[in-house]
Amino acid sequence: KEVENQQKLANVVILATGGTIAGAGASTANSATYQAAKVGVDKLIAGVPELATLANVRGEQVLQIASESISNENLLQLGKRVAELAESKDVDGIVITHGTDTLEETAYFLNLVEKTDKPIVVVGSMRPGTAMSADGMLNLYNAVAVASNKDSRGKGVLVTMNDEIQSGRDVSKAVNIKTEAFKSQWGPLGMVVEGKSYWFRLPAKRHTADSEFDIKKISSLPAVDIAYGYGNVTDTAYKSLAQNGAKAIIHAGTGNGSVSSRVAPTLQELRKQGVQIIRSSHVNAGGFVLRNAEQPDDKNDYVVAHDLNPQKARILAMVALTKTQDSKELQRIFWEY
Ligand SMILES: NC(=O)C[C@H](N)C(=O)O
Repeated sequence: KEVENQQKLANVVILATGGTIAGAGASTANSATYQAAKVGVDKLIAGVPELATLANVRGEQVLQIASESISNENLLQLGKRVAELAESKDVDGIVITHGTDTLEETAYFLNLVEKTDKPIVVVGSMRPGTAMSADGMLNLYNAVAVASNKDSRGKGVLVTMNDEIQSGRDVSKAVNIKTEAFKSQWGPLGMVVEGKSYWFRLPAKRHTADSEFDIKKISSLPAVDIAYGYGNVTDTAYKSLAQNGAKAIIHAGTGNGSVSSRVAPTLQELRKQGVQIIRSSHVNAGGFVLRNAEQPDDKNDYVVAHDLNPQKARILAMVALTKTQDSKELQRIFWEY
């Protein structure tokens, strides 16, 4: 009977990368002060025995770092391992445990480059497993539930935090400390409660199997950096980033990705030198940047990031630049993904 049950269950691989979900604090009262990336994947899995009722689960330790330290090389390494597993007929779904600081970047990266319909779920926690009311156990349980469910196929890379199923494209860490840290300006796709998924909407943008990008064809990512807009801003950061080799600069602008008169001439000059200028917005609840608003994008040959926040715009720009250097193509890609 047990063998029969195992055969019926989906096979889910948990790829661990570190973060607070693998964190440990000095006492149970340390919910916000602790060290991330301390606990190995086997211990994480052993900590939630109920996973065995959802799927045949096995773990792999891909990285063991706090996610603020993730590099482009780490992204490529993880992305390539996900692709190998997704191609295996013994794997039905993949869960990635990850720090929450850059979880939205990794989830969006995988959403762009993994050519598969199999569920890929990225999950983290806001409190270490050693804390009272730790959220990692339930988040991980929910992630495995979603990854083992056939209904999750073809919906792009997903994120399960705080009982919500979010699109990896849209979701962003909106607050810290609180367990309801992750939000999307377009709302969650669904809920996962006691291991059961409830879907309400689907992603409209191109992703995974329908993407023109393929991790297997990407061997390196170009330098793309972000500079912040604010009152009394100078052009120092923009110039310095370009001098240090940035192929594109994400302008994390105020409002509609607007550009200060102190910075505008420098951006025009950098564009003439070949640096792509991508205007995004750093407004808190989600930007919506349109072309040729206060900035003449057609004349200056800029790209706009539309609703992508600056850190997600950086991910898409890096991936897109592996295929094209043409600003019109880049803009098409920013509308479609
Ligand atoms: N909650 C967390 O996971 C935060 C941690 N700094 C990380 O991103 O690894």
